[in-house]
This record gives sequence, structure tokens and C-alpha cells, in this order.
Amino acid sequence: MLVIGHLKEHIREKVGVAPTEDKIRESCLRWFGHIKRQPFDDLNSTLNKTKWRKKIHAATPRSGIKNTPTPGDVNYSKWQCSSIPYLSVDNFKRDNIYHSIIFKVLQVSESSMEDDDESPPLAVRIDELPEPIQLESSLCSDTSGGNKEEATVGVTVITGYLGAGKSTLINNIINGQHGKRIAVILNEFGEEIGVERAMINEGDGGALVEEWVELANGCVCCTVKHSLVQALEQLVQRKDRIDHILLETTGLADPAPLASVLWLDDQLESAVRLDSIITVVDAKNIRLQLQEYRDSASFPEAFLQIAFADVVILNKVDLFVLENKGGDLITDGLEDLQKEILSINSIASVFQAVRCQIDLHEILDRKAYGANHLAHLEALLEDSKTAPVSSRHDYSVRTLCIYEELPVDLNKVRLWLEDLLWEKKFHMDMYRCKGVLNVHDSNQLHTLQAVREIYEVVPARQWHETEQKMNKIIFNLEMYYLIIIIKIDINKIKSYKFLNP
Ligand SMILES: Nc1nc2c(ncn2[C@@H]2O[C@H](COP(=O)(O)OP(=O)(O)OP(=O)(O)O)[C@@H](O)[C@H]2O)c(=O)[nH]1
Repeated sequence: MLVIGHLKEHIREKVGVAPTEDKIRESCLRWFGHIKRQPFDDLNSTLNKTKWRKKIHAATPRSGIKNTPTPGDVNYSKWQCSSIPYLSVDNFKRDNIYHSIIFKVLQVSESSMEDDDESPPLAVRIDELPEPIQLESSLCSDTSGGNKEEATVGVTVITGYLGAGKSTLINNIINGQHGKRIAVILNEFGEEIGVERAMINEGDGGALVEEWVELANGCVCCTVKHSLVQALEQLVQRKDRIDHILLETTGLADPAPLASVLWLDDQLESAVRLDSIITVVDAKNIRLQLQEYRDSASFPEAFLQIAFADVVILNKVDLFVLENKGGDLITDGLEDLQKEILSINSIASVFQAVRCQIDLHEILDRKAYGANHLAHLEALLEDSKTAPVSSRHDYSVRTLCIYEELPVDLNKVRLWLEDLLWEKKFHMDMYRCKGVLNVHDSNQLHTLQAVREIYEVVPARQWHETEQKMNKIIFNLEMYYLIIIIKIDINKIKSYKFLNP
């Protein structure tokens, strides 16, 4: 038997057929991927949805929704770990083994914070609340009215490819004078905790109040949708205190499943409404992403995010501006780019912007789903049901996080980045890099941001006393290059902790 087995493998090798073991492994992985990415609603076939919800609620502590069980925890976790131990290595962070959602509640009035023991548990902690700003504009919704739409909380989904400017837009909104009480939900990789927050919290003593809610096992656009639903359910129970919810997706999210959660979920019906989907586009890099998408099916997320948008913010137009011979500033190609966006989605409103500075009236309370947009959204959702899951994501883009507790030398970090991004020492295409730095001889937390070859390192705020100072840097790049990054680390940074499981 053994000989025959060897012979078979020999013949397989000769004729170029993959070895049996690989085939079995491949089909296991494919099956596993299918289960992991199965939309929550589809779980009906294997699991009664009501029982599922009960399980979630029973296992959820009343004080918050930390450690919320997920399909992975309740049903599949043992199987996952024992059957395919190498899966976590294979799929690495791209399958979002660790994910988090952060809530922030802003501008909640003191008066509305009086004791309210009967009310349901908060998904958010609220303190240090600024006085609400009186509304001067039509942005304020009148929740007292009998209009059903007015009685619901609008959710704006903010999406856009890696580094396009989503957090910049969130910063603009939460610091804007619109008078709305806004909750923000961020979806991140677990290891990104602390990094995205640093990008959004503005300076010292920012007025933001926040609580982290960690959700494990899965990508919010693939498998942790139910956790999003639960988070929204908790938030809308506080709708006397929240006027609007912003949901920032990761740069690698497909908006279809999120839109379908908000559009179709019966539990949320009448409590929240999908107000609009805003897609931030990086004017400098989008053409490359769209071109590669057409050529090789890379960057499908960038394409899908535009297709689903009600509003496209064509951001970073400053990087598109050229100086012609006469010294005048021209925006060569910007109009063509706008046309290209409209060729993907003809009903989107497109606004050009620098640092996402646009009139907030164009973003909040759009109530985008009139007949035209509604038909568009429903058609897209229908299409997305039949699209293979593999077409949703570019699986070659990976996320790597490195940690370093010892303070780093800022000059060395700059040199290291310039080697990577400018000198292209290893011919490496880095899509995105962001992090927080513990800089030698400084009590300021520094943030590092890089989108392709453009980078900045700036002091953001003082380290909090209770905070553990550390360097945490996240990379989005092709898997192939991870080993090079590690080598560079060894050369340029004193030590590192590599969290690849
Ligand atoms: N030059 C220029 N830089 C911008 C503009 N908008 C944002 N940036 C910078 O682009 C970088 C990425 O911006 P973010 O708002 O963090 O992007 P993001 O989409 O939230 O990034 P991810 O969440 O990591 O995908 C930051 O360094 C910003 O300061 C702009 O209009 N012009």
C-alpha cells in the first residue's frame, strides 16, 4: 500500500496534480472559510436564530458587551483549533481573528445623564460630558415628532480603502459644530487597539468619552455582523441620548454585508435606519487601485466601496495639484478621475476635498434612500448575494503588527521608514502603515501615519499615567514581504515582538 501510495504521488507530481494531502487541506480550508464567512442570516439552516440570540445575550455581561461570544466561540471554536491548527498562520490577520469595536459617545448633555437605574445596560461609558451645542441648523432631528423616520437613529457608514481619510472625516464630524450627539463605532483588528484611537482622539483632554468593546473571531463584513447588530441594539436603547451613529469600517471592508445588516435586520427595524454610505477615496492612489482591480482582481474592496456609496469624498486633492510652467496651480486629471468614479456609480454625489473638509450638511442626515438610491442599493445587495465570497477581498493584502516597549529613537524610525517607503530598498509596496510611538526623551505619544510613500510622525498628546508606553506599528502589505519587514526591524529598531500567531 505504501509503495502504491508513493507511486500515486509520483504520478501526481509528474502530471502536475497537487498531492492528495494538499487537496484535503485545501478543501478543509475552503470549507472552513465558507463557514467563517457565512452571513449571520444564513446560520438559520444550522442554528435557530432565536436560540442563537439567546445564547449571545445569556453569555453577555450586563455591564457591557465585552467578550461577546461569536459564531466562532459558541459553535466552532473547538473544532477550529483542533482541526486546522495551521489556519491561523495561513489566514493570519486578514481573517481578523481578533477584532474590536469601539464606541464613543459625544456631546451628551449633563441633564440627560441623571440616574436612570431602570434603563438597559450601556454599551458606552459616559462622563466628562460637554454641554450640548444648540443647533443652529436643520441638521438637528426632531425626535419628538410623530414621523417614524425621525424617531429612528440614523447610521452613517464611513468606508474607504486603506489610508483614504476615514478617521480624518470622523475627526471633522466629531469636532464639527452640528450639535448632534454622536456615537462612533470603529471596527478594527484587535492588535490595532490603541492605534486607531490615537488617530481619532484629538490632542490632550479631548472631550471624547469611550469604552472599548472587544469582539473576537471574524471580520465585521464577514462573520461578526451579529456583534454589530447587538452593539447597535444597545446603542439605540439609548436613543434619548444619541442622535446619530457613525460606523467606520476597516479599509478592507466590503460594504455589502454591513449595508444588509442595517437595511434588513428585523431586530433593528424601526430603531435605526441606514442614513447613508460615505466612501472616502484617496485621489492619489485610487486610479492605481482601480486599474489593478480591472487587471488582476486586486483591490476589489476599493471598487465595491465606491459602488455602494451615496457620497464619494474625493479626498487628498492637494496631492493632485500640479504647478504649470506659468506658476498656476492646476488639477490635472481630477475631472477624469471624477468621471471614472461616476462610471462605477452614476448616482453617487462626488465632492472633492482636502482633509475631508466638506460641509457636514452633505454628510449627516442625508436620508439617502429615496426611491432612486433604494433601488440602487437593493440591486447591489441582490448582486452581492450571488457574488462569490472570494471576490469580496484581495486576500494578498495582509496586516502585521509589531510591538516594542523600549523607547525608540525618532531619527532611526524616520530612516527606517524612508528606507522602506522612499528608497524602496526591498522593492516593496507598502499600502499602509500606522502606529503609536514611545519616543526616547519625550512624554508625548507620537503617531506615525504612512500611505504608500507619504508619511508623517507627529506628537499627538501626552501619555496618560495609567497607559503602558509602547511602540505599536501596523502594516498593510503583501504577505510576501513580511519576512523583509522583520529583517528591517532587527537592523533598525532595538528589539521587536512579532505577533504573528
Ligand atoms: N495630503 C493629504 N493628506 C491627508 C488628507 N486626508 C488625510 N490625509 C492623511 O492621510 C493619512 C491617512 O488618513 P486617515 O484618516 O487615518 O485614513 P483612514 O482611511 O482612516 O486609514 P485606515 O483606517 O488605516 O484605512 C493621515 O496621515 C492623514 O493625515 C488630504 O486631504 N491630504
